[in-house]
Amino acid sequence: MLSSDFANLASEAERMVTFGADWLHMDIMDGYVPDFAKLFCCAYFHFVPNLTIGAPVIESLRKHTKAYLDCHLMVTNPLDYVDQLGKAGASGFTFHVEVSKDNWQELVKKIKSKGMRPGVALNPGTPIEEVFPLLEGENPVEMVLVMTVEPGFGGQKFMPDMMNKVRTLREKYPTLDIEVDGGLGPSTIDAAAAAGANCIVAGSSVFGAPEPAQVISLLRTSVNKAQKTC
Ligand SMILES: O=C(CO)[C@H](O)[C@H](O)COP(=O)(O)O
Ligand SMILES: [Fe+2]
Repeated sequence: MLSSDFANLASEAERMVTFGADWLHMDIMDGYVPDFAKLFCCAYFHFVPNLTIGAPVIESLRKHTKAYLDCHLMVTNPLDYVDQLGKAGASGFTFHVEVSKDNWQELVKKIKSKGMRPGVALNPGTPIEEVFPLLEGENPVEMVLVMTVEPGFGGQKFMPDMMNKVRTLREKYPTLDIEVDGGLGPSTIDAAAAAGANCIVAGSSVFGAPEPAQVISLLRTSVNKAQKTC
């Protein structure tokens, strides 16, 4: 939904569901503070250089749609957002591993206790091995989101090298939900589907298309075909 008209979010959401989207991907970002400020006070460290929406917008949107709201938290302190987003009606809560190494267990428990589905995301520069511990044990995450662009903005170019991470994950976890996020569209979907991704985030390629329904259908067909052949 990052590529939607935010002033008409409810009708944009309805349009996408009518066009065939299974989930609505909601990018929650916390704004950016320059490097020099981080040196002086780490409390001002934010995750991405962009500011989007938060729980109040999710709450408003929830009143207009029953769709699965797949929230991608690009924030420094995801734990601070669990209560608010649970109350707001979020369905999935995906936090970044880079900022959750010390408290992911507490985070996963809390996300589940608020009725949301926990997922973990990783940036292009983060090795895939860093999410393995979150997929083991009593309280594993239920989805891994592999960033295929640097987080922060829609409309960037897909990074094909990230498909190695998807392949590694798919081999190790055959039934895991693997989401790819960034630069997905008709020209990149086959690589992602062949690597084993089954949840596809597509912003600019769908919203920018003359026939969004055709793009959504093409993405789905590619994933279904790849799943049948593996
Ligand atoms: O998390 C994101 C950016 O940080 C977005 O979900 C992602 O970039 C989707 O947009 P597009 O399909 O236009 O690349
Ligand atoms: Fe995202």
